[in-house]
Amino acid sequence: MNRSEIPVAKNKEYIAEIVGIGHEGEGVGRVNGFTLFIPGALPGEKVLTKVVKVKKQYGYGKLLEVVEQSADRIDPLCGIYSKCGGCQLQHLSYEAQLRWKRQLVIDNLERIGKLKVADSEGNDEASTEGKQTNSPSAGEKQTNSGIVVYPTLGMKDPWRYRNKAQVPMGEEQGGLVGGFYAQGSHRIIDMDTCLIQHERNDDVVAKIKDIGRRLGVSAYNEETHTGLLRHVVVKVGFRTGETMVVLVTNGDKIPQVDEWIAGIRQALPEVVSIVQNVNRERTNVIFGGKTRVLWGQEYIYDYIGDVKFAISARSFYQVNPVQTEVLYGKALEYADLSGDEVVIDAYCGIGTISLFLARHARKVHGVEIVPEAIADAVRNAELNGITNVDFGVGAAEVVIPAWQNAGMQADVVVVDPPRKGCDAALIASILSMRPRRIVYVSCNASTLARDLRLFEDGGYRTECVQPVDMFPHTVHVESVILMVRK
Ligand SMILES: C[S@@+](CC[C@H](N)C(=O)[O-])C[C@H]1O[C@@H](n2cnc3c(N)ncnc32)[C@H](O)[C@@H]1O
Repeated sequence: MNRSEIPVAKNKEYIAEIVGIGHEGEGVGRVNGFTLFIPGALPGEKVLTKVVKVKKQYGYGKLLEVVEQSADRIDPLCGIYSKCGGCQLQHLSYEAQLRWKRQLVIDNLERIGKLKVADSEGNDEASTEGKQTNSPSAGEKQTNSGIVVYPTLGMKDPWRYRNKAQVPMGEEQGGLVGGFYAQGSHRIIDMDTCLIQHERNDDVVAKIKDIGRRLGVSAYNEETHTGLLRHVVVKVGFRTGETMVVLVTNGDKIPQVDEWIAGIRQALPEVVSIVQNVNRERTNVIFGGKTRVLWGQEYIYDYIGDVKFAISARSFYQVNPVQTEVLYGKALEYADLSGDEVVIDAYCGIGTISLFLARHARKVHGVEIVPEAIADAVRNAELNGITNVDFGVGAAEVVIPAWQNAGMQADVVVVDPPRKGCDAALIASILSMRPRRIVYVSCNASTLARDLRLFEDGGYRTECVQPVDMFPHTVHVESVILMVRK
């Protein structure tokens, strides 16, 4: 579009029709065919907007007034929703969030993957029960009319679902504050409660702030690179109740460390582990290289299904344990294991899926690029007495072809890649291995669609797609996909 053809101008006001939701949860609006991204607007609405930025193909608008309101609009529950940025969809009803997440997956499958999606939704209506009733063996998968994309499996109670808080600390006149960064800046705004966090995490952070204020602890200042406390990280085991506090400090020495420990133990008896992580770098990365236990256990423990996991200060663990069980339950169901299969779990992290599947398979081989994650995976296998798993460290696209060259065959391959999706070399290797089933766990619908196209062209049929809501009120969409050899 030439500049002269752009039908909107900066600082002018327009009525926009909202036709979709963008990657950041903003409304996607149209003004005379021109696209404006308008935070806070919802599909189906007409809004009055002021244009704040114009580019060649699109622009950005500020929401001034909702002229025609969507039936799905609700009042956000959280008082700081518009300032915080941690959630993007609280102004959309939960039912509508689930519908939107399913539709996003469908749009990507059709547009990027050039895949045909069935009109049918499978057997269920959109589920907020977390129930697993829409099994592919229960009927409507692999219809001739296309892939069945089931209604998103949501949470019965989509609040207080996170087991980990990472709170940046700052200072105001009254002392230590902790919460979130004001939008567009690194100024820290104090926060008492985060409605997607476990209540325990709010309580721990509040009490740590109290103790810090009492002891006169300084907060880290990014600009001057001075001050001590950078972040407070809290992890809670939903099943066990065990809680870990990690104090991330700009320096080795914590003055009055014994008072710190005594204060935390007295105020928070459920804390079983107090850890210090030292980060002296000028960086946005939360953790530094050095970690030591100040008091108590090195790990807290939690369960996914009947598998027990040891969680250290630095180890990765899914943040929504309730929905993780739903997600992995689907992966297990789609893997359709009888106990005799060899399974490969590519991108296995700390081995969560591998261990979840191992009790139902003959052998599971996990591969992951981060050596520390594999050390956790090995430890967790031992913790559970699971002996039919082994783990390889390295890039899946290198390790799996090497396994294959050494004669390994898999009946089922599970992939759970990062947002960029599977490496093409890995897909080629899986295709030549010809497993009976491939189960794809995806956190990015667009790279998923790209990869499914390659699997389809390589001889696999996508049977069904199950979106699972791991992160209510945010724009993140997770899905589990079953592919079978044609
Ligand atoms: C979405 S996570 C999945 C983790 C695990 N399956 C789980 O559910 O906790 C993706 C994992 O892939 C790992 N990873 C990234 N690139 C990789 C590669 N080329 N080969 C193997 N693992 C990789 C990351 O370190 C991360 O642990």
